[in-house]
Amino acid sequence: MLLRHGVISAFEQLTSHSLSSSTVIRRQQFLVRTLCASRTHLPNLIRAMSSTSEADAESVLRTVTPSLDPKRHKGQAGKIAVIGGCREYTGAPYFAAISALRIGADLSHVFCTKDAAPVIKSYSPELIVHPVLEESYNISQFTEEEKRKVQDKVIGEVDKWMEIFDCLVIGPGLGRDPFLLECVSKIMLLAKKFNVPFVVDGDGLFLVTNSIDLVKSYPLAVLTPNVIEYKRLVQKVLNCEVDEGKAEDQLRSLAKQIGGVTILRKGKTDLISNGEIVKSVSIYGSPRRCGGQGDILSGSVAVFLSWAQQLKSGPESPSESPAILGCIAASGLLRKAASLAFTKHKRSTLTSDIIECLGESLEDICPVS
Ligand SMILES: NC(=O)C1=CN([C@@H]2O[C@H](COP(=O)(O)OP(=O)(O)OC[C@H]3O[C@@H](n4cnc5c(N)ncnc54)[C@H](O)[C@@H]3O)[C@@H](O)[C@H]2O)[C@@H](O)CC1
Ligand SMILES: Nc1ncnc2c1ncn2[C@@H]1O[C@H](COP(=O)(O)OP(=O)(O)OP(=O)(O)O)[C@@H](O)[C@H]1O
Ligand SMILES: [Mg+2]
Repeated sequence: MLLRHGVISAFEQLTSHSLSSSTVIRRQQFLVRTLCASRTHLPNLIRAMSSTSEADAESVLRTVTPSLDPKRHKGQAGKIAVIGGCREYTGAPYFAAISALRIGADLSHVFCTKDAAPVIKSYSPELIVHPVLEESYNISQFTEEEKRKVQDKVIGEVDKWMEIFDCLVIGPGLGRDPFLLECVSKIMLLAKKFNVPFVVDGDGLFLVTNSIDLVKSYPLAVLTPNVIEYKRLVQKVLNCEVDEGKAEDQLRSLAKQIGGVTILRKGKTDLISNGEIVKSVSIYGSPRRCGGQGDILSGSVAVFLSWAQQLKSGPESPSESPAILGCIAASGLLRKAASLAFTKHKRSTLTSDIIECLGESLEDICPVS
């Protein structure tokens, strides 16, 4: 009986996905053949057969992008904050923050170190830059008590603003200074206290991989690891190596093990899971692998997640979570913008060229009426 239900449910899952009929038939034949060969491995088989479905990223983009209603006031289309930017890296937080504005957010803040702030401000007058983070080298002579006071001051500066943010992006160009990362741990706790969603990327993932409890079971956390960051997460959390043969199942297990956070695994195909479903986005894309594309993505996830959250309270609330929708929309848009930029600039395509194409790409999918 159980066996029959399992088979029926596997067939139902197969046919519910938007696969071509020949693919469905091939998979059904495979299912029957494998069932006959070994009846004892049914649960594994069903899991393997319920393969990842390609998300309809353009449709998600149309669903979550709000109309430009003259009745809406400044801030309603999103207030984003990037926590990142240090002596070494000023580009990454800039890319994330400016991408948020280019997609349509109203306000974009950056909380960075004192050294990075004037540089980031000079890139753009559009960004609101807070020079509040401290690195160890500035306080090396301080006593423990003085260091604690500095930390309290940093947290106080962020606390003043936290309530207004729709989403944070934690990590682009943050660096790995231990004192700074300790402050950022506290900023994550603060965000959770105010129920502010956050996207963790770059060095934020370095922090989280070593302190998983910072994000564990927080449903509003999104992790956006690249190849190396994903490898470190898998090793730490699942205690094994990345297995490309079981990419979807492994991603699902990882997200589940971290208490149902949403993970966007970046790569040739982007894979997204919250421990339950797995979606892929493989449309468009570019062969150029210039640094900074992940930063565009993290800023974009923040905006689309905020927009998707607004839908939650409306009459047509989508069934998928805002985090999943935000990841699908951001991945689809970045890949389209990267493809467009590559058409124009070929081998010389830079991250700033892709940012230039964000507006045109979104307009193409979801025109302003
Ligand atoms: N202009 C900027 O300021 C930029 C700063 N960035 C920041 O730089 C910091 C470090 O980020 P990284 O991503 O370099 O750190 P990681 O420690 O994650 O990556 C380290 C190494 O992995 C390699 N790598 C990347 N993708 C790979 C792949 N598919 N296969 C094999 N090796 C691969 C890279 O070449 C790099 O040497 C972060 O804070 C990040 O946000 C980056 O976002 C890029 C742009
Ligand atoms: N091999 C690939 N082929 C095509 N597209 C890719 C490939 N790898 C990544 N991408 C696209 O680029 C986006 C950014 O991923 P990437 O791996 O470059 O992030 P990252 O290393 O964190 O970038 P950053 O330099 O900003 O830190 C992904 O969402 C994906 O859509
Ligand atoms: Mg990155």
